[in-house]
Amino acid sequence: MKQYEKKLDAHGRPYLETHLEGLMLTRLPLLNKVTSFSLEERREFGLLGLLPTHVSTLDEQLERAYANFRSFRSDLDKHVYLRALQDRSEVLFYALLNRHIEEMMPIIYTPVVAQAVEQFSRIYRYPRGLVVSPENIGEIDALLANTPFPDVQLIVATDNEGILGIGDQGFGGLAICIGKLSLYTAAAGIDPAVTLPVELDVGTNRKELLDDPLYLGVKRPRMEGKEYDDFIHAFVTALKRRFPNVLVQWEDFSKQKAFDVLERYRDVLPSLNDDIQGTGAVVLAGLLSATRRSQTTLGQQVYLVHGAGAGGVGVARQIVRGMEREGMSTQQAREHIYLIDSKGLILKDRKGLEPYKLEFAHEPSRVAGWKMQGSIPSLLETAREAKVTVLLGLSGQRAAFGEDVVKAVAANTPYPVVFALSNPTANCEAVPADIYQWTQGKALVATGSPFEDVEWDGAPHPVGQGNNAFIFPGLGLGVLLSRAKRVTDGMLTAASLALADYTDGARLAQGALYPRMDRLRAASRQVAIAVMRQAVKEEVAMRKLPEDLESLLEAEMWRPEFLPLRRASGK
Ligand SMILES: NC(=O)c1ccc[n+]([C@@H]2O[C@H](COP(=O)([O-])OP(=O)(O)OC[C@H]3O[C@@H](n4cnc5c(N)ncnc54)[C@H](O)[C@@H]3O)[C@@H](O)[C@H]2O)c1
Ligand SMILES: O=C(O)C[C@H](O)C(=O)O
Ligand SMILES: [Mn+2]
Repeated sequence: MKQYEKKLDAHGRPYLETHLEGLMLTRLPLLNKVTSFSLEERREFGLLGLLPTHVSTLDEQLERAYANFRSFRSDLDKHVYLRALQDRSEVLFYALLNRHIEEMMPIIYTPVVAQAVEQFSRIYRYPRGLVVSPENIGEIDALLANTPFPDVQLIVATDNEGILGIGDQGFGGLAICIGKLSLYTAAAGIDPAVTLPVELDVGTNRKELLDDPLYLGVKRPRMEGKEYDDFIHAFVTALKRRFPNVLVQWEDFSKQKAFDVLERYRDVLPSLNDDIQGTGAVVLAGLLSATRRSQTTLGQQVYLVHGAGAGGVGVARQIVRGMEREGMSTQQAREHIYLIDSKGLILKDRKGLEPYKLEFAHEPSRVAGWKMQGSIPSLLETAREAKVTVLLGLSGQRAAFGEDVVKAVAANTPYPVVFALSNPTANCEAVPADIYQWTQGKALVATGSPFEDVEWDGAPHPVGQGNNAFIFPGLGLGVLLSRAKRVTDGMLTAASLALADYTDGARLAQGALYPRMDRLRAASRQVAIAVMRQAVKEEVAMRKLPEDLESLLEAEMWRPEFLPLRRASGK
């Protein structure tokens, strides 16, 4: 079911061919030009009389759309407006986003996307993506034959259990997949026609949702155990049959399942877990920038990771890779990292310790002699006794980093590093203004959600956004363009290094460890180039790449522009 095809004319200029006509042409977001169909197109495609008289330029449409956007008071209304625009005209949506990325990214992505997740069953409009559920998994091949476009290259899939820091959200998690894919296109120029959000609707344990008559997901408790594993397996196997080289981003799976699904299918399909690997890569980039600022090394730091789930363990693993690059052994590097979960510091003698936490569990003898109240060190006790210099928040626990903890870290080093990475904004471990106060402006700060500049010492200090959004779009672009058959750990490290390199010194001097969000597109290009080079080096690239990767990006990245329409030549 091909509704259109992108072709090149004799001069190499792109145009679209379609067999659709009349009103239908205004109903497909990838073809709809709204009021910009030319007079010739109106004649050729049966649109005469159906559109306003004036033929708008893209700029005029953007002006109208922006004024509309600004007329909404609430962030959720703005989100609904932008999503509706996306469903009406993808070109208009992405052109608007490009122009106002700093203002609009928080609306379509973190933090406002969290409200969209929670309200999903109330704000639902049009279908987007694929819904796989216990009711249709038996017909998975038929489902995959129904994708809106035949050439699916990139999927973001969620089972909705660990959405940001707001947990099990049932069907609403689909909003996250849509938001992530919007960034793939906005930041890395991936053609929206090759992307597909996937809702793995495996139930929810959230009672309010099960009791809500308007809830749109399957009304049953979450699948667990073998039933869950079989469901995911049926999905991946069918996917592999139909789209053998599709890149899959697993998003917001909870803890053990996140690790299991990633490991089980890493070698089956090119795939990544964004929360484990994307987060690891973005945090390592920020830490590299922090060490550049403090003129130290990664190996001179002591790390405390608060939260030992997908994000926390992913971050710890990637920091180890960073220290290995400095010449340390894996074991030496792990000695520098302390992981804390809801039960306190992770020690090897804990009963029922989850397998994915084991690699960072310390011997109990390590805390012998520590000053502490109970038998397991708390966050504050660990910060003090282990002489922590880098504090990383991935627990989803609002205000988990109090003044005492942050001051304890600042007592250990002239350059305390504090990353409050939990999303959305309300789940942040500590707000930047407080961290500046408590450390007298010494701290190097980053947050997962966007924050305003902090006024300190009479000057504004921008706060870098340590969000995996700086990694996954470029990583995905690099994987797709090199046709990599696997997403390797080396590619993630290459992505970290490229992002750190891209972070400019002037901004770093003001305290920001990540680029401004309006540089997201340029930063993603550098990440993509580094990933492609690494894919070649590790011999996982299935495509022979040219020397000049900049030109390759120039040629292959999708841009939001209205292309001329022509009638499909074949049937
Ligand atoms: N900035 C980013 O790019 C980014 C990326 C991934 C995750 N995150 C954030 O990290 C948070 C966790 O996400 P996740 O995917 O790792 O979730 P997860 O469910 O896999 O893990 C959460 C971890 O936090 C621990 N925890 C819960 N309560 C705690 C407490 N009181 N004290 C200490 N630890 C506690 C849990 O034991 C678990 O180990 C979320 O808020 C998410 O938004 C941010
Ligand atoms: O979605 C985000 O903003 C980042 C991350 O994937 C998260 O789960 O918090
Ligand atoms: Mn996530």
